[in-house]
Amino acid sequence: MGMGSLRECGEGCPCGPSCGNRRTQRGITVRLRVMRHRKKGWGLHAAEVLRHGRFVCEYAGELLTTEEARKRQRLYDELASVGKLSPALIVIREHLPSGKACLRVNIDATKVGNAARFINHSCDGGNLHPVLVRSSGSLLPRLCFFAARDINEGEELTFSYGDARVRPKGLPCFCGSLCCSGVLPSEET
Ligand SMILES: C[S@@+](CC[C@H](N)C(=O)[O-])C[C@H]1O[C@@H](n2cnc3c(N)ncnc32)[C@H](O)[C@@H]1O
Repeated sequence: MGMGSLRECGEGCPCGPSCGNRRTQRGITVRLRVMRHRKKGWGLHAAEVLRHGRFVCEYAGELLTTEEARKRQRLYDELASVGKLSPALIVIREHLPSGKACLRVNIDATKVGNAARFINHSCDGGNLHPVLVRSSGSLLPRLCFFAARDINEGEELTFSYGDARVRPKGLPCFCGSLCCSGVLPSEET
């Protein structure tokens, strides 16, 4: 499944915080649990049933310039290749309607972030739908996750890093899905 997009009300609107079109602006309101996996490190799980379409969480982190993102990626690649770090730098590319330009957003949750930084990759697309949310009056979109189907209590939450690429390159994938490609998605930046 590809990346979705959504428009919400925001600072540029006359409505207030209780407006119904600000679903992703109230923080995490679902129960989540972080659990240790043998091969994937930490993972995020639902601690209650999550109905299809429910807002789960935003991917919070430091917003980086592309230059800084490249610099950090090089460092993270080195540390990850010797098992010293589990990087959580996400690069989102959005092709603009003209087809000629592309907006790139770099979010690094390696040091600063929220529970979303524990979401692991699944080659089958996982059970979360990544959506770029724009709120009126703010320049940059935010990456938010919604339940892509009904999710049971205890299930691990995953999405495909192929839609929002997470480094580093060539790390083995242990998602366990039938269509697993064997390697985590990565890209040259
Ligand atoms: C956004 S973090 C997810 C949380 C991470 N497991 C941790 O312990 O901090 C991304 C990192 O998790 C690991 N990871 C995510 N999905 C994986 C998978 N399917 N198989 C193996 N490792 C995975 C990789 O080290 C990747 O760089």
